[in-house]
Amino acid sequence: MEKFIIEGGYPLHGEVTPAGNKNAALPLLAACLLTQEPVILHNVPEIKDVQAMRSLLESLGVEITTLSPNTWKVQAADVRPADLDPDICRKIRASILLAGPMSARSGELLLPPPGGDVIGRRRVDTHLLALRKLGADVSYDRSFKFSAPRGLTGADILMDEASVTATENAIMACAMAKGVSTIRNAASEPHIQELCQFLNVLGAKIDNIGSNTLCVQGVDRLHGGEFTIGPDYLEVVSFIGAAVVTHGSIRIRNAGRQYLDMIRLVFGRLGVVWDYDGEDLVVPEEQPLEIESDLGGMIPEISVMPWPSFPTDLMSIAIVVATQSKGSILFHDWMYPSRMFFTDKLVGMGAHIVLCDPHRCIVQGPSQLGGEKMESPDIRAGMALVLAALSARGPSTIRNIGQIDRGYEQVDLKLASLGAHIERMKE
Ligand SMILES: CC(=O)N[C@H]1[C@@H](OP(=O)(O)OP(=O)(O)OC[C@H]2O[C@@H](n3ccc(=O)[nH]c3=O)[C@H](O)[C@@H]2O)O[C@H](CO)[C@@H](O)[C@@H]1O
Ligand SMILES: C=C(OP(=O)(O)O)C(=O)O
Repeated sequence: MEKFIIEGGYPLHGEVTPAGNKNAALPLLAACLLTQEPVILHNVPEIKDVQAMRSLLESLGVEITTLSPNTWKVQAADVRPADLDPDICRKIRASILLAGPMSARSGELLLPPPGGDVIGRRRVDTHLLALRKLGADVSYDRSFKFSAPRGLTGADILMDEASVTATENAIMACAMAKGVSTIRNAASEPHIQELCQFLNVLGAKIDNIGSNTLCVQGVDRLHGGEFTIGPDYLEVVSFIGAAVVTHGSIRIRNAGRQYLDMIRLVFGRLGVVWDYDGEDLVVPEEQPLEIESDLGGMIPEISVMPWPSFPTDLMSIAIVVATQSKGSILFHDWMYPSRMFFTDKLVGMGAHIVLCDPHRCIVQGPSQLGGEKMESPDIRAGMALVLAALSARGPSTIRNIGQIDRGYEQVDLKLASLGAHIERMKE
């Protein structure tokens, strides 16, 4: 086990480059199961979740070679529906992403339950709905058994919720099902768009990318190809947050600005601004952070929604930024029942937050935070605590940082290169 020791109060300055999007890398790696030919992936983030996905793929017979840092060659020439390690499956939510491509490619898979962030119940029902609609048999007895010995047949799939990973599973399965499929009430997050673009590079026929109705013409086979994973917008916004709460100014190179419109609008409500310089994003220094009231001086609300609205994975970061903004604001995350419990740690640091119920909290800022001893409960709350510690007076300790390493590549080294006083230590 490792921990971060952070001495707060040092403004961040300098340049940083985000890693590839974790939530794109995971489905793209799973999608490599759909072709026997080699695939070259660039900008693969070297993070724990991606390593876990790599070992699951390797146990299915996929050959993966690191060609250079962040560039992998992946070849699924021979795939076998081997037993998967339940502990690794339990580590990541994305292990469920093996179901779609393995049902299409080998017609069978025994999959122990997936895991991932412990932020509330994680449904798999929509995944099962989609794969059953395409003709797969699915049963559950401590593991999921997917079976489609005669292959999958295209269908009209109406997802019962716009689930991100279920949409990804459906897309991968439809790409090689017989005939045409439509996926309605599809999610459309940047990683889903990238998965579609990637599959099309391999020869899939997916239309209406980015919409909530995807049309997929199944093909008999996919070929190899090369693809660069886009920048992780969650990391980009985490760095924006770190810069503003320390009153610093940073440049984020190749920040993926096409994905930031709604996030910019919502962070604007907290008084956060940034500029673009080509593909770079520039956070100006000493922002006068002030919460923008709704018309008539009403207390504003930030709530999460599926894309293109405000992503749930940025809620914790936004809450920490609000503790440094003047005014009051309500946060509402209806998606996950345990996302907001970390706010008690911020209260312990001196933040003025009322947790109204598991889904809502009111933040009144600004508050001078003080250093604390804390534990990272999940990946995004963990990063949010890092931000809080960077803005606090005095030293903080954050334990259980393996949670943060699940999704952020060398976050301590990147922050230290910007002037943060952060150290990784063994427990
Ligand atoms: C590996 C990966 O990509 N993980 C992401 C993925 O998880 P994941 O795909 O597991 O998340 P889902 O989109 O399935 O759902 C998230 C939560 O919202 C609920 N829900 C979702 C849509 C909807 O229309 N109605 C509804 O109630 C679900 O029941 C669930 O509780 O998407 C989540 C939502 O953006 C992100 O937090 C995760 O980081
Ligand atoms: C919730 C997250 O991850 P996962 O779905 O992989 O648990 C996340 O990336 O914030």
